Amino acid sequence: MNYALYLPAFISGASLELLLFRKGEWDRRSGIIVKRYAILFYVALILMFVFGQSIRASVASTLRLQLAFLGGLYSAMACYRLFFHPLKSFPGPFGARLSIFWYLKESIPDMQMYVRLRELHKEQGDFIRIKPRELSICHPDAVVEVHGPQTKMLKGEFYDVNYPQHNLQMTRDPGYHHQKRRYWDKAFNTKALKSYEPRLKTHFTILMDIFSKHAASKETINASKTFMDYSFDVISDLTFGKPFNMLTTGEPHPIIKEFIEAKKIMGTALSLTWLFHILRSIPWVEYRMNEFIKWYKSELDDRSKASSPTQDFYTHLSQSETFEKDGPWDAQLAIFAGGDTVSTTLTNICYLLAEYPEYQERLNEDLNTLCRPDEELDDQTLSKSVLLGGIINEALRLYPPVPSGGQRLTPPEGIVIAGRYIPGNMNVITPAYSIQRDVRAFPQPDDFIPERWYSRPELILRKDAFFPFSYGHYNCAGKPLAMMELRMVIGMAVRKFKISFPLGKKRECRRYVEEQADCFVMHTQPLSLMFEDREGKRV
Ligand code: HEM
Repeated sequence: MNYALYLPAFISGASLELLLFRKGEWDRRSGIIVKRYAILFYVALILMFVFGQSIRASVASTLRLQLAFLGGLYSAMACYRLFFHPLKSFPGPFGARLSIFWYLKESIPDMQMYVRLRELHKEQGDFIRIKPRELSICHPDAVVEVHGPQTKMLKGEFYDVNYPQHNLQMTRDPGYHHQKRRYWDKAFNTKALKSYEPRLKTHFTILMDIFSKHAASKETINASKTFMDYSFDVISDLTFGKPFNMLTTGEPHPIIKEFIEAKKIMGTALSLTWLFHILRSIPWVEYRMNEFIKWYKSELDDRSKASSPTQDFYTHLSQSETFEKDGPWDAQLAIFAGGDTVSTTLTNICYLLAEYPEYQERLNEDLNTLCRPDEELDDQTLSKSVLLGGIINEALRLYPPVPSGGQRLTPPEGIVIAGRYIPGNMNVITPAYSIQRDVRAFPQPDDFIPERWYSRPELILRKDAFFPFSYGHYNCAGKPLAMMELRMVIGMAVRKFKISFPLGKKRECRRYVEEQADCFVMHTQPLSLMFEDREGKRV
């Protein structure tokens, strides 16, 4: 092997980085890049062999050549990222400036980067380079400036995960998003919510019956699992016109089981979108993903044939011009955006109510003044309870179910955020967990103080720093439904039961909040709670 080939290989690698990969976005093409690179490897190997080397020598030479090529590529990449990158003047750990693997290393195995990020911001300031091309901005001003209706920011590469398919959330084209969002907004307006009420009541009743049974037998209940069963039943009922029946059977639906099992792996891959695209291009993974989508499609087909269906999401979303193409992808979005987030929040609220039982008593009294104990609660009445609103908001502030928030891309000309210029075509995140616990927005940021939302306004300095449902054009479409469910379930539960930690298990239960794992949405551990019937009734 002529050693003179190594230098051109090194230079080719470096040139590829400097002339091509340095600019633009490559993540969604990573699968194809890896495949083409593998082809090149074999072509080089065959050529060596054809030009007279033995198999062994050909493999060794090809490997050395690849090493020289990759050496050039990564040396150029490292030099550029450390010394010439537009984000070079922003602080951040050395590893984060160099490679996205730093973020991965910090995230695994506990997926608590969102907690560490808050500490990093306290140490290094409001702007931190957390990936070679990504900044985390922890400043109350950033929420409106990055997400508000006037912003010039677009969705970042993260939102290409379904590419070339789209759903409402995973599309980067603002026009396409707007076209779709109109129908989603109709599915969550006041009239639509009213029409969903009878369906929801069925699930509330089953849930309260389960709590009653546990109260009667004085057994603990795994609150996170029960709320998960409940919220996936609700969301499947509204998406397909029939529930998964997880509450009644106690068994997860196969599609949910697989989702929960894969959640941490998917969460990890999602923090490295190019890895996600490489994984997606593996034929088995591609096959599994297609099978999922086929399942969603067949469920929607069944729903479309239902003879006298009551209103549900399908009623509204099927009117959209994009439904034919995107229907199964949007149904998948509804299931996962609407199931997990609600169940985590319900569990978080019950955790906080067990930790601060005085709020249960006050809330029960408050609800009794709004509605006679023998009267059925409805959402309109519950909306009047400022205490209930305060408890829900405070739970969403301390434990936002989407703790790191969505990635946004700066416009080509750059943009000023929180008083600092950010160069164009850079990714930015506004971590909800850190911002919502920022003392500049919420004094006593780590304390659970529901009163700050109604009687102690001095404890909210920046209301715009509260954005658990995100903000602006891409905010949560399902917020009205989510808030209604939270009010109804918590209102009904507190009126009927006293919620507590099992005797002597308070410390153990703390692990539930301490170990929440960020997989874009949260992955939570079991939480054992006791539900005691307020009237001591045996059911
Ligand atoms: C407590 C409950 C919930 C919380 C905290 C929450 C939070 C969020 C957040 C932060 C986003 C923005 C994500 C991003 O920037 O990419 C979002 C988007 C979305 N959520 Fe929720 N969500 C909740 C419940 C629901 C429910 C019940 C549904 C019903 C299906 C839903 C449907 C959606 C949809 C469709 C989007 C995408 C909106 C768009 O891109 O235009 N969410 N949610």
